[in-house]
Amino acid sequence: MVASTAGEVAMSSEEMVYNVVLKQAALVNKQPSGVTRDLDVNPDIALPGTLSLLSEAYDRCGEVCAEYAKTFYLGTLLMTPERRRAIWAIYVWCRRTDELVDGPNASHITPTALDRWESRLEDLFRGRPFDMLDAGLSDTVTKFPVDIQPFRDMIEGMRMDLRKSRYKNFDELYLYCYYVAGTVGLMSVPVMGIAPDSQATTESVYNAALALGIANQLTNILRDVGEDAQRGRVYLPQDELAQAGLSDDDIFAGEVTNKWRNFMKNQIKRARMFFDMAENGVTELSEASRWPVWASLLLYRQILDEIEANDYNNFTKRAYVSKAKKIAALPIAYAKSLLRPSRIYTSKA
Ligand SMILES: CC(C)=CCC/C(C)=C/CC/C(C)=C/CC/C(C)=C/[C@@H]1[C@@H](COP(=O)(O)OP(=O)(O)O)[C@]1(C)CC/C=C(\C)CC/C=C(\C)CCC=C(C)C
Ligand SMILES: Nc1ncnc2c1ncn2[C@@H]1O[C@H](COP(=O)(O)OP(=O)(O)OP(=O)(O)O)[C@@H](O)[C@H]1O
Ligand SMILES: [Mn+2]
Repeated sequence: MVASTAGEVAMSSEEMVYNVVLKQAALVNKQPSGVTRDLDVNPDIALPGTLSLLSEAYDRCGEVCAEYAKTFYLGTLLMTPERRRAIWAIYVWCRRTDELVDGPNASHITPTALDRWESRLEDLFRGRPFDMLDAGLSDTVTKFPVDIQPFRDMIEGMRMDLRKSRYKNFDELYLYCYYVAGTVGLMSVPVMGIAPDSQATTESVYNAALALGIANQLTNILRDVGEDAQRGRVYLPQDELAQAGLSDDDIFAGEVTNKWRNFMKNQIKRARMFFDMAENGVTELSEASRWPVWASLLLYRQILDEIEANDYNNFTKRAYVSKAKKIAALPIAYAKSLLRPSRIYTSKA
């Protein structure tokens, strides 16, 4: 809790987001079939003609996913067919949401357009999808205990991107990272499922999923400092920049100084802490979901190593994980995915 100048006690972003995590975990725990401990997928309702349309919708989601993120697409191929296509549908919705503010038409996007996107979201959750790609997600949310809240929150993140280009402190940045990336973790867990033999609490798994989203987004921000500055955006916490003796002008100048290197070292350290927090949760996921998530974690975390290898020049050099390194990470991810969920051992006195 943070006491404001007016005397009232305000909640920190971390506390606010934790409340969302608790709510999401409780909603999933309430499911009658105990779905998080391995999923019973609701069967398709067999209406002639509908099934082939639906599988076409999912195929389209798979194609979009393969086009935008090849390695990730490969990872999903290891999941069960129902989970794989559900993750594709979620991916496509997230990608389309991000494209609204980041894509080629971004300069025409208004808060009203985001409101319309949100009503489309409400409609697809009510079983009235607007187009084929929405139809995939509309089906997914009837089969898995996916809640609308993280989707709404991602749109809120896009609204934030429209109205804000500076972040006063890490608390503000944390909230942004939750909206645009932590939400992805909360959307994905109900599909990926928690291993039936996991003894972890549902909220601890959701917390780890949230941490992976935050870690990915912090890494994305550190990788794209130069690119974002060209669009007039600085996602780095202003108070931490000032403490390091830096300002926006240093970022626009783009010179790698010792002050910048030291600042970056601390930012990288924090992103790694979030990856560490996520690690314990991956082991608790259902078996076939662990490999793609480990792959994603190891690959994205390596971007931080590449920033270091570039001597912290994230102004003009894009940190990039080579194909060879990506391929090398996959068997490591596989080996890690063989680790079984944690057991609670009772020690004998
Ligand atoms: C298996 C797996 C990784 C599943 C998640 C798949 C999924 C639904 C991804 C959606 C990603 C997306 C398009 C989000 C929109 C907002 C956005 C662009 C966020 C940034 C992603 C990076 O994308 P990219 O490198 O292409 O960035 P550019 O647009 O090019 O700048 C983010 C950095 C965030 C992505 C966040 C995740 C993938 C969350 C991962 C967490 C989980 C899957 C939970 C795992 C569970 C446990 C228990 C650890
Ligand atoms: N193996 C993977 N499993 C799960 N997620 C992944 C995997 N690889 C990448 N991702 C995720 O997919 C998104 C896109 O990744 P990235 O930008 O590296 O493109 P890519 O398509 O994987 O690369 P390439 O096209 O060179 O194979 C990121 O959000 C990243 O976290
Ligand atoms: Mn983006």
